[in-house]
Amino acid sequence: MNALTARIARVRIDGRDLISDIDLAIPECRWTAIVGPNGAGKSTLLRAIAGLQRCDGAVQLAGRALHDWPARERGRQLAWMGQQETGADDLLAQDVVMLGRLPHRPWLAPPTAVDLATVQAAMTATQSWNWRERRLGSLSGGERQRVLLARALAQQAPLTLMDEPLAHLDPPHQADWMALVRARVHSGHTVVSVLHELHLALQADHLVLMADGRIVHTGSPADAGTHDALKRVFGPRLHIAQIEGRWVALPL
Ligand SMILES: Nc1ncnc2c1ncn2[C@@H]1O[C@H](COP(=O)(O)OP(=O)(O)OP(=O)(O)O)[C@@H](O)[C@H]1O
Repeated sequence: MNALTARIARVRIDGRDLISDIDLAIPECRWTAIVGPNGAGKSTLLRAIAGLQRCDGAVQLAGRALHDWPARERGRQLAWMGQQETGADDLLAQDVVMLGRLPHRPWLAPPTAVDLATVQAAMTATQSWNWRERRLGSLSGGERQRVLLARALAQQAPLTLMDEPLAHLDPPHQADWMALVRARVHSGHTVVSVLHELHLALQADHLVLMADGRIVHTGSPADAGTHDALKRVFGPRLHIAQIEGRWVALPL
């Protein structure tokens, strides 16, 4: 079963195709990593499948056309963590995470005990509870990422899309992020992340490789065919090897 499928002929802006000929299937209850060089179209693709970017094509979320989902229902189905989000800098971190509960709350209703407990659990999981009363704009890059990750967790959607969630995170918090993703997948959620950290992307269940606005390979991170495709796209200086049973990619 697929959590999401997309057939996108193109996303065209200012007369230029940013992505084209996309045929994508996101397997359910798996972690999919989307990788590729700068400008390959990864963020454009993620925004298109989240419904945040107009595209010439069709996206199906849980078997139903994305645009047929009423907004609140779609918010309960799909959580989004974007890159360099602005607009919430004046809000307290806890209020930012509470935004993740909006699809679950009646219009203008105050947060319930369940909403408050969910927010606390999400902020505890990303170790951001301690700065719940600080404004988002006052946090460091990594602290901010962990608050935005908590917001996505608090949304409790079966599918979460994340654009460069590891940006600004130090290695221990990157490992924490992977553990969180693994736990979510284990409990039946689907995660899609755009990643630059190839060594972590190689730990995913499913890899989507993009170059020049197209998907050039999909497959298991453990497959020799995937490694060959990565070397073709990133060049022969990318060394892929196994360390303690895990695949890693190192620029040489
Ligand atoms: N709003 C826009 N208007 C015009 N061009 C855009 C716009 N957004 C993105 N692009 C261009 O589309 C291409 C793909 O951008 P995108 O951000 O999707 O790439 P990416 O693979 O996520 O890159 P990176 O790894 O650098 O974040 C790039 O050449 C970018 O300059």
